[in-house]
Amino acid sequence: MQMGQRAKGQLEVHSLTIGYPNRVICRPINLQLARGTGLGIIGANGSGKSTLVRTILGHLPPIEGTVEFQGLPVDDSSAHFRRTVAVQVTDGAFFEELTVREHLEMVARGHGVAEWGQAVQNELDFFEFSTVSDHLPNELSSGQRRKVLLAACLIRPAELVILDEPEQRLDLRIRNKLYQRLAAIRANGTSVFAVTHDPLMLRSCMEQVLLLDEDEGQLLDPDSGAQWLER
Ligand SMILES: Nc1ncnc2c1ncn2[C@@H]1O[C@H](COP(=O)(O)OP(=O)(O)OP(=O)(O)O)[C@@H](O)[C@H]1O
Repeated sequence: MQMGQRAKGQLEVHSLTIGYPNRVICRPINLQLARGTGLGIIGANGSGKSTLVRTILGHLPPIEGTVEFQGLPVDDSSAHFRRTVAVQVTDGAFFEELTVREHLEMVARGHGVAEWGQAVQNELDFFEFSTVSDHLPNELSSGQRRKVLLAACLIRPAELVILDEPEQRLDLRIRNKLYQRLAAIRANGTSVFAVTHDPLMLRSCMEQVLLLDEDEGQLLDPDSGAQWLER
């Protein structure tokens, strides 16, 4: 191990208070995400899950506390962060003139995937795009658009994958496939950080759960987290 490299790995959040100017949303949050672990973020609507994601990505400054990725303050403009962290972007991020296949080719080639043609075909098969692979975004259903965003996130190499409600608009069969894949990704050493409202996701592919509740963060095991969602 090199000097300065953390044994614990990926993401470390210490005494973090999240929120907006003059508005505290949640405190305090402490967590460590070691390599290959999966953390699910749960909480009621408005509890601060997306605010936490924005803070962890460095898009929103912490009110207090720190967020470090691999031992350094998060900085999503750094080449290292962009190379090693895959983020499921939001629905507005499509190039309207690129087909499903072209979107995936662009991401794979941009991230230096060696066998990019095969990698694209693998994603088209996994997400069952056979009839729409040459369609433009405005020719897709909302679930198909969601699958393109997920495929674009998963086609590239990453040490940390960040997902915000990936289950949205996916049918149960695809959700099951996705969660099995996330478990396999974890087994290969990639960490997964995901906001979710889906108990199945917690039980299928997460190791711990952070519940944002009543102005504080509380760590739970996946089954307790799933039961909270099902209450
Ligand atoms: N730009 C902003 N300025 C001030 N307050 C904001 C801003 N964006 C969101 N909020 C508030 O922060 C709180 C947390 O919002 P956030 O989007 O993080 O919740 P969430 O847990 O992701 O909710 P959901 O489950 O509905 O997606 C909400 O009360 C919301 O009104």
